[in-house]
Amino acid sequence: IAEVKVNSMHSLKSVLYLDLILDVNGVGMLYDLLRSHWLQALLKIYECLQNYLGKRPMPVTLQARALNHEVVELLREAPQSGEIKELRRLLRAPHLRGATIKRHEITGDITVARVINGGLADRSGLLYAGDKLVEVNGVPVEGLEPEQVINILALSQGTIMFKLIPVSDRPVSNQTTLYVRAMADYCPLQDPAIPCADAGLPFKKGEILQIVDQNDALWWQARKVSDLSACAGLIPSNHLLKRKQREFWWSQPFQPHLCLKSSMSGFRRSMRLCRRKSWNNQQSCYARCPSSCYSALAAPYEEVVRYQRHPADRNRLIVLVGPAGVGVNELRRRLISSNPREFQSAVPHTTRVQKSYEMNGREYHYVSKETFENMVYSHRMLEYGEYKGYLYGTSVDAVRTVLDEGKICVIDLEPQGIQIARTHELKPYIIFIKPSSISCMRQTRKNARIITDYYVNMKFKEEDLQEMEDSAKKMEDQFGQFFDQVIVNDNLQEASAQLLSAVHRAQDEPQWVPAMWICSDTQP
Ligand SMILES: Nc1ncnc2c1ncn2[C@@H]1O[C@H](COP(=O)(O)OP(=O)(O)OP(=O)(O)O)[C@@H](O)[C@H]1O
Repeated sequence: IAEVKVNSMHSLKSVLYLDLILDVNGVGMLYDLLRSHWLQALLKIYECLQNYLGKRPMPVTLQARALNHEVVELLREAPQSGEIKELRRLLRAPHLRGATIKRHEITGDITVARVINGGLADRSGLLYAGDKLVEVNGVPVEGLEPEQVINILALSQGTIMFKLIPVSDRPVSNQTTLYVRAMADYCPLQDPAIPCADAGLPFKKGEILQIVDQNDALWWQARKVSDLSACAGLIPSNHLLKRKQREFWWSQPFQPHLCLKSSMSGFRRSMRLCRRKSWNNQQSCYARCPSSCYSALAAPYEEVVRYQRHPADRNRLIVLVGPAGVGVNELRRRLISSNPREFQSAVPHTTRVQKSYEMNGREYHYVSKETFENMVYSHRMLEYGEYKGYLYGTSVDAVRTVLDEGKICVIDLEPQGIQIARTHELKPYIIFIKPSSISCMRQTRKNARIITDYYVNMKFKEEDLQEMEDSAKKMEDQFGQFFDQVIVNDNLQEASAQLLSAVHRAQDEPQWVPAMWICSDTQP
């Protein structure tokens, strides 16, 4: 394969494609072979290596790191045999990630700053944080900068010999493993403060991390639960990440309309319109939804535990979130009508007058303005708003009524309401309904109808689809850390089936939930 020139492969494929159309014998098999992921990956790796050899880059480490990263990504597409898995593991944890070193400001000594949990140095049991480095492969390191020592290591091949003076008090490990949900994104390559970007662990909000070392007040060691076989990487400690978030937040220009424009959702039209009106009238982030916008400044990690609902326990509340028109109500309606004895919505409260054909507790709970406001002040409303002078809202009591009947309560909320619903009692499972691409929606939403501020049952226009996409992106950016599940609503039948199985999974399978919901009976 190494002899094959990549460019000529591409032209060969084009020729074969023509032959394939003409149905020449055996060409189909060859065409499929050349199109296969593993061969493509192999060729790309070969191309990378040629490029790398041609450039003979300096310094070697940076280029090697980029190549390493590229190859790991390519191997992701290759068939997952045992060897490929091992190769990916090794490439993601090369020997340089086994430990980090630092230079003592006064003495100039090079010492081991930390040993990376699960890395080669750790597994060898020979290196400890605080050990003083004297020689690497026979080269004295006295007077050198850490980068120079790293270059010696990078250029070394085979066995690496360290001469070192062990730290006098080798630390006894008494770490307890902690699991957290990342509430913010982190990219070590964009963090100038990280002691060693190579050893950093990038993560996205919502990912669950296993924290294995908190010895350093600033830099912890962690791995992702989705890949516990990988060696640990450095992440900013709770305290440090909070400081970074705060600095970043203050450095941003003031944006009074940063909040999401609200959508309507809920089965009753007034309730939907009231939400839209209420949220569209928002003046600024600070005035109306500090909980959501300031959440970036709240704890950057949330401690989580694995929770499996006991069959005798109440069901978990199911919350659907999504941009206006994405199909939250359609999916909710389909789910409930698939088995009304199992699923039910919460009946909203309103201050408007009951109509002759309505029944208290069926369409709405009809209450006085005073009662409604009391419910708001005593935090018994998950969300509420005003429409044509009347108040509308979904209460915790209404949700509790459904749960007490042993049913699964399915509601939809504005994302701003997620944090209010996240309580020990309701243990909500949050499902984000995401729009498919605009080109797909053009096809699937041909006969669909939306409710806008001024019209009911309007056909979707191009700008509605664009707004849906923009709004979904903003929701994911601001609230993605709270989503337990994301369902793309492309094909309605498929999305409904996915919703049904997600709802059952939430009730019957172990899930990561905030530790606070489980460890304390008194916490919210
Ligand atoms: N996957 C889909 N394919 C085709 N049509 C869909 C799909 N999902 C939803 N629809 C249709 O799109 C329209 C809007 O859906 P729905 O009323 O559920 O939106 P929503 O998310 O609840 O937003 P809003 O609260 O603003 O109405 C409805 O006509 C619905 O039947």
